[in-house]
Amino acid sequence: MDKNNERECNEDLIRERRKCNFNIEELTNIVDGGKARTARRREIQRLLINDPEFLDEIPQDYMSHEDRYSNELRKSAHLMQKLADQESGHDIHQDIGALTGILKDGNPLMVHLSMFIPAILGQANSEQQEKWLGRSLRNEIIGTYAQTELGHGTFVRGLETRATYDPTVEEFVLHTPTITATKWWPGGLGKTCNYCVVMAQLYTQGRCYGPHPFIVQLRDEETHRSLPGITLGEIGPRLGLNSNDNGFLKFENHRIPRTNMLMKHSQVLKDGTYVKPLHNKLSYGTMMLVRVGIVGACSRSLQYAVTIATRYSAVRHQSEIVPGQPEPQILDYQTQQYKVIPQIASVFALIFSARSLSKIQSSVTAKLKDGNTDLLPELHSLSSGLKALSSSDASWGVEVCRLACGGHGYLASSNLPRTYTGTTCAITYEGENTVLLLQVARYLIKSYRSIGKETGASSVSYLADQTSLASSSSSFSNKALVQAFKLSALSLVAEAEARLQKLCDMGQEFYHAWNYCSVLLLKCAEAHTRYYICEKYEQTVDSLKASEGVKNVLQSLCRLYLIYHITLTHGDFLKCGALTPRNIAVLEGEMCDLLAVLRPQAVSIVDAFDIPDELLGSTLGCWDGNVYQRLYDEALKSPLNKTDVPDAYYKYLLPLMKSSL
Ligand SMILES: CCCCCCCC/C=C\CCCCCCCCCCCCC/C=C/C(=O)SCCNC(=O)CCNC(=O)[C@H](O)C(C)(C)COP(=O)(O)OP(=O)(O)OC[C@H]1O[C@@H](n2cnc3c(N)ncnc32)[C@H](O)[C@@H]1OP(=O)(O)O
Ligand SMILES: Cc1cc2nc3c(=O)[nH]c(=O)nc-3n(C[C@H](O)[C@H](O)[C@H](O)COP(=O)(O)OP(=O)(O)OC[C@H]3O[C@@H](n4cnc5c(N)ncnc54)[C@H](O)[C@@H]3O)c2cc1C
Repeated sequence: MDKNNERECNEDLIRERRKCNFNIEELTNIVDGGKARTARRREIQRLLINDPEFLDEIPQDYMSHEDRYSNELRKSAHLMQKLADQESGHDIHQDIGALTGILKDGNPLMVHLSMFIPAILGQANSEQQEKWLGRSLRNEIIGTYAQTELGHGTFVRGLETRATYDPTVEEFVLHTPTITATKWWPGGLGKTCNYCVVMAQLYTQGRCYGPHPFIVQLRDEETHRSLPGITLGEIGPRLGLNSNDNGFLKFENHRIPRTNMLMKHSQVLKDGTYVKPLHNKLSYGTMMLVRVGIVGACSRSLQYAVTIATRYSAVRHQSEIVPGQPEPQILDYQTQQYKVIPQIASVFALIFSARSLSKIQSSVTAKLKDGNTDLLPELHSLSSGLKALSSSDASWGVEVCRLACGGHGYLASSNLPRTYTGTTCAITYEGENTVLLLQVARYLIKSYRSIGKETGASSVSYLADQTSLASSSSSFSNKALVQAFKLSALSLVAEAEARLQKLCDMGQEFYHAWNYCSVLLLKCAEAHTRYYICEKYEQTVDSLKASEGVKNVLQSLCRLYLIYHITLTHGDFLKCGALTPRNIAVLEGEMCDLLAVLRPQAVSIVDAFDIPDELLGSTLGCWDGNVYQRLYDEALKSPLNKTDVPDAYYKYLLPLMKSSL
């Protein structure tokens, strides 16, 4: 689609784009993280879009379960080949955003890239990396990350798969003792992978040392048949991601060499002596890494959904605002603006906090190299909180965008259903959200109780600021609103701690008191993480060196985000006195003003996300707004439309209709 050719474009969209009062390319660069990143993303996307190998012969929704898998594996393999053929400087971590949309509905190599390789990098010592890293980067071996079992996902300490060390032959014996110990879920495990990283309970010298990672060959490298002692399969259809082969795995006393235990952090020596790690949660490092990545991935899903919903809302006309006047664009309804525009604001919130988290991760990783694990709990808490809020915000945001598109949003061809199923899975995987938020709460309560002791953990330093509890601000600057979030979080933590203490003082064991307060604890964790996101949003926009137009748009979006979230949880702000009922009423009014200010810019802002039509894959969201023709053309692809009268009519309907004669 030639974006300069207005003649091919829907007139409403032309008018919307003429209202733009900021530099779109500049905003695109901010979204990508710099001009060079924009250029690189576009280069990769051009490479993919212009390659016919990525086209589906028929829409995926009409394919059988096997064909979906096979078609996506074909494209994934082609993509890997293509990326490998690129000249130097290729870094998949930087480029993952560029790949969004090319592979649809999960892909069988995703966990190889996002977890198996990172697990080798983060958990294997240098000799082990020498043996497996190059081979996996070159895709000579394909792996997955097999942790979850039928009986346990969340409670990693409860895993049942055993790795028992046998010093006589220097081997580990991997065994699945019960049905509930069957590995269940790992992406690509069913049919694609020939290796995997298995998390299993380590037994040596008669003692259990908890879950540890082991690299295990699953299939023969020549025939791809599963090895003796190993049972593998696929777990069947899911809500979404059905092009992947999420699998199951059982071991029957399967032996692997001692050196297949990933030994960067802890070791088992030849004689079976266990050498413990610097920190006993270092073996959870792969999960932490992916949680950080998920925040950015969620912002991209939301970019797709808001692009579709905003463009469609500009093209769609329905009902009337002024009686008797032409039907307005649905984007003119304030309620529609309230659905769509806060989701646009949310995209930037997620982008900026993902960047901040990624920086913290890099500095913690650097410190770990020097043996310093002090900031690991801080990273665990932040990555858990942000993974949880980003996945739930994005999932809800995508769903709101689907609802904003009315009936057409329910069509597969809108690409909103698939965007939703591909996002909501992140609420569950890589740590179920409630569970992760309770980990954040644990950290908050612990930090609150150790006020006065220097921990160096900056995300919780505000908990020591008791004086702010007494003071509510009368100013409404963005900074002042962020302070209100801080006050609300601090007050919830103080309340939860006091409630916990009271129950303990009354004689309850701490763990029962904890469970009894866990709804409130969840709120603490959410409020704390929301405060973090709001603070990063405000600081990033405030310090941004940008043209006036771009800065104004981002200031308005940031302000909308702050006020939107205050109105959603206003009870917490009232309860702690951070805001008065009058303040809330004023802010609610201002939110409506902001919707009106941002409304004329909405299409241009989503244009700045710069998602090519071929990747957006939506009848409703295309650049040219030619929605109705596309919907009709897609409907014609239904196999039921190949004949006027389907066979099923003769088989079932005709006999029924004639039976009463
Ligand atoms: C062709 C393909 C193209 C694709 C391109 C892809 C390219 C990718 C490139 C790069 C990768 C980057 C990443 C990008 C990602 C973006 C996309 C994402 C797609 C990913 C696909 C994912 C598929 C899904 C995989 C999975 O789901 S794997 C399984 C995940 N499972 C879990 O997360 C389990 C959750 N449970 C736990 O983590 C733990 O059990 C627990 C809940 C934390 C509790 O642990 P426990 O040991 O019981 O601890 P406690 O007793 O509660 O606490 C003790 C103590 O420890 C602290 N703690 C806990 N965890 C940690 C930690 N990780 N670090 C530090 N500290 C920790 C805890 O706070 C306690 O501390 P205190 O005692 O001090 O309070
Ligand atoms: C699409 C998808 C892909 C996946 N890919 C992989 C993979 O590649 N590798 C892999 O190993 N795993 C994978 N998983 C598994 C995933 O990691 C687990 O499903 C996840 O960790 C949740 O565990 P669970 O299913 O046991 O849920 P459960 O823990 O049984 O959760 C059920 C309910 O119990 C609640 N609950 C559990 N514990 C607590 C608690 N302590 N406090 C309060 N409430 C609690 C939860 O909040 C939830 O409401 C995948 C899952 C999905 C959906």
